[in-house]
Amino acid sequence: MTKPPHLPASSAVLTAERLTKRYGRLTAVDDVSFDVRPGVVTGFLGPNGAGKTTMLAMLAGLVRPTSGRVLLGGTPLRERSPEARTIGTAIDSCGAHPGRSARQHLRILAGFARLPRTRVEEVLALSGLTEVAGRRVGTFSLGMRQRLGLAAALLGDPEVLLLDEPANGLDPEGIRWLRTLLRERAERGRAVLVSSHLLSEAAHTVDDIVVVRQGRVVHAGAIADLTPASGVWVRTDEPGRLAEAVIGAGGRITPDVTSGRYLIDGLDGPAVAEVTRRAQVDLHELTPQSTSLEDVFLELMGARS
Ligand SMILES: Nc1ncnc2c1ncn2[C@@H]1O[C@H](COP(=O)(O)OP(=O)(O)OP(=O)(O)O)[C@@H](O)[C@H]1O
Repeated sequence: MTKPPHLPASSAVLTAERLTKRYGRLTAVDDVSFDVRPGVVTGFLGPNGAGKTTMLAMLAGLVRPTSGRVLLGGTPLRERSPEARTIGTAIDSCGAHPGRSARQHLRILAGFARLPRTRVEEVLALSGLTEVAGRRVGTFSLGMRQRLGLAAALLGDPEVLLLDEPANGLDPEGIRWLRTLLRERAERGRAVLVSSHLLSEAAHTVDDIVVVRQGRVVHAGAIADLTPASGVWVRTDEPGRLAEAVIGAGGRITPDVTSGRYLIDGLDGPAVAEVTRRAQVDLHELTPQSTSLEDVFLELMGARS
């Protein structure tokens, strides 16, 4: 596994330190701190308008924070202007002139970044655009533009890749390709930060997540720790004996006044069935709680509070 240059293996490659961005009275990003680590795909998640694009633009050095700072390999970004080998960014549209071909666009960018033309052909191949490289960008579909934006971001084989909603406009095959590409970069020790408004999509790709809502971080950690609840709903006319049996078996029980049911956690469905059978508690219903990862996400978003 190739580690990116300049960095010890475990340190953060990019750090958001108390970043805030205000546009007049609107606070788009509000005191946000987190690390982007090498060898890891980090998902930056939140609904529309949560401040994801603004945050990525500050991390890329494209938007100046109102307060706070960005550290790149421990050094404030302002003092170390990012170049193509350090940070690769795909934010909003691919930014290419519609009259230019994809190849021409990438050659111009490679020229600015003093990268060899051979690299243009490499990123065209990596992005699955070789066959359409001579076509005018104005004729490209949204998915092809996304691929071109990604090709541009990859030009310098950067230590950090910052991508804003890269799956938008991609078909299922394109999404699979994107996942593989991001995973491979992480395996090569690069850092990837990718924004999305869909946890279900990101869940297949990312290791860590930072969830934002109205400009603030509401959750940060490993995606593996964001496990959906796994309780069991039951209905009975013998709540006292049910509680005794459940607690005796190491479970917890919570009444739901609205539905008249009881939520048991700490025991799975078969265990609840067994415990209540032994205690001779009659159940009128036994339903596993159906909470998906997306439900957990919606809860974090406050949509289900
Ligand atoms: N240049 C700007 N001037 C004024 N307000 C802005 C500017 N850029 C963003 N905003 C506002 O900041 C807030 C956050 O926007 P941002 O685009 O960062 O969110 P987002 O999470 O990327 O949303 P989306 O998924 O819809 O792109 C929004 O209310 C937006 O209108």
